[in-house]
Amino acid sequence: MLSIALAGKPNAGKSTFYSAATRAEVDVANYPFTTIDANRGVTHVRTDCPCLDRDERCGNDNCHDGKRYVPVELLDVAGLVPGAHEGKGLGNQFLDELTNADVIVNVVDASGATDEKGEPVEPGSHDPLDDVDFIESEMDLWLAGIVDRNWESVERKSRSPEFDMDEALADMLTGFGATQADVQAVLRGLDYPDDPMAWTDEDREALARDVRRRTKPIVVVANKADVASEGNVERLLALDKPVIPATAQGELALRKGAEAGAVDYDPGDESFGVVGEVSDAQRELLDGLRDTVAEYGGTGVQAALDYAVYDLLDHLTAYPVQDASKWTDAKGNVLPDAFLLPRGSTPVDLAYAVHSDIGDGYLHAVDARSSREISDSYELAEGDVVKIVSTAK
Ligand SMILES: Nc1nc2c(ncn2[C@@H]2O[C@H](COP(=O)(O)OP(=O)(O)OP(=O)(O)O)[C@@H](O)[C@H]2O)c(=O)[nH]1
Repeated sequence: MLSIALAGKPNAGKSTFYSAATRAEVDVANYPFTTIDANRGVTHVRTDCPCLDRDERCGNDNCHDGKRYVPVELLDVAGLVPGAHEGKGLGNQFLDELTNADVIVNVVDASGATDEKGEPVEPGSHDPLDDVDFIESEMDLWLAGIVDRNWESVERKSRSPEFDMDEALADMLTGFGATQADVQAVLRGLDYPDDPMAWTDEDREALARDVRRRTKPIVVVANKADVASEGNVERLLALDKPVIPATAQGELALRKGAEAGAVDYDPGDESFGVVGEVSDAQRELLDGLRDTVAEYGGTGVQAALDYAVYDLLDHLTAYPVQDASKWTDAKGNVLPDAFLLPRGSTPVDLAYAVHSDIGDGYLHAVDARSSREISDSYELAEGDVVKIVSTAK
């Protein structure tokens, strides 16, 4: 399962984001590890369900009237402070937890009411733009430290006649989620000495920075947009990087309200309605939230998760079925499964994602929309419904 990590300074709103995003308001019963431990859970990205192309909704637990929620893992990493890569505030341990993530959501407190350590300050007196850069540089410096510590082994390997720089660096960085292809792509963009002995600290830092950018892309969440000081959100949006204004607290309130039947809202909706009994205090909160939601086209929580997976990681959703005309599995469930795959994936990749042990049992695939056989090299598109024909029972 793809893994998204929340990073940010203390008090930025990571836990609120996590708790809003991982509530079991859509059925996650198929995934017994919903909460593996305190900071690892399952959330969902939202896409259009292929059942929208049919007369009837599919009725899948993860489909709300054509809004399909596809599970991904969410990690809530404890707050990072400047100097984390040197171990400040248990920073090394927390940075280490980011290793397992495919993509990072950097939760920034756009209110400007907490300093870089997350301590409350006069609202507007701290510039949230500083927090964007420090998380990135802590991650870069931390990886540079790992590269430094392991450099001797690269130097040792370089004495062998079979030495291959790509391979040696990929070996060192595989724990960080870097493949040999990643290392090759990064090295292509760098000017570096062939002999590892001749690498300078700057060479290693550049390597770490580019590998980090490639393997841990970041979307910034400008959280607490509901109480952000004048101009903060706009200045964050003007940065040359993806930034999504959000209110994690608002999302939490809406999901709780929806669970209680008081609010008509599905995660990622651009608006909400009050449909049940709410107290005066709740009504006031929801009225306040309405402005923020209207201004930013939603609470931003679902938007950030979707952006991380569909844009930054460039994934698509494919739906394997056994019956190509009814779009069902053997038990008659319509569109039972949704798989997230990197763009460029083929029906063969989908077959492996569904049956890791398929081996050479794959025969061919059928596009369930057209009922036509598709070639093994066909590049899947978002929302494809595919029947895999294999020798497997
Ligand atoms: N106004 C407003 N407050 C928020 C929002 N999100 C979180 N908060 C508040 O900000 C404070 C910190 O939120 P947390 O979710 O605990 O922050 P954290 O980043 O997990 O903090 P650490 O656990 O210390 O790393 C809490 O009082 C939240 O209620 C938001 O969108 N708007």
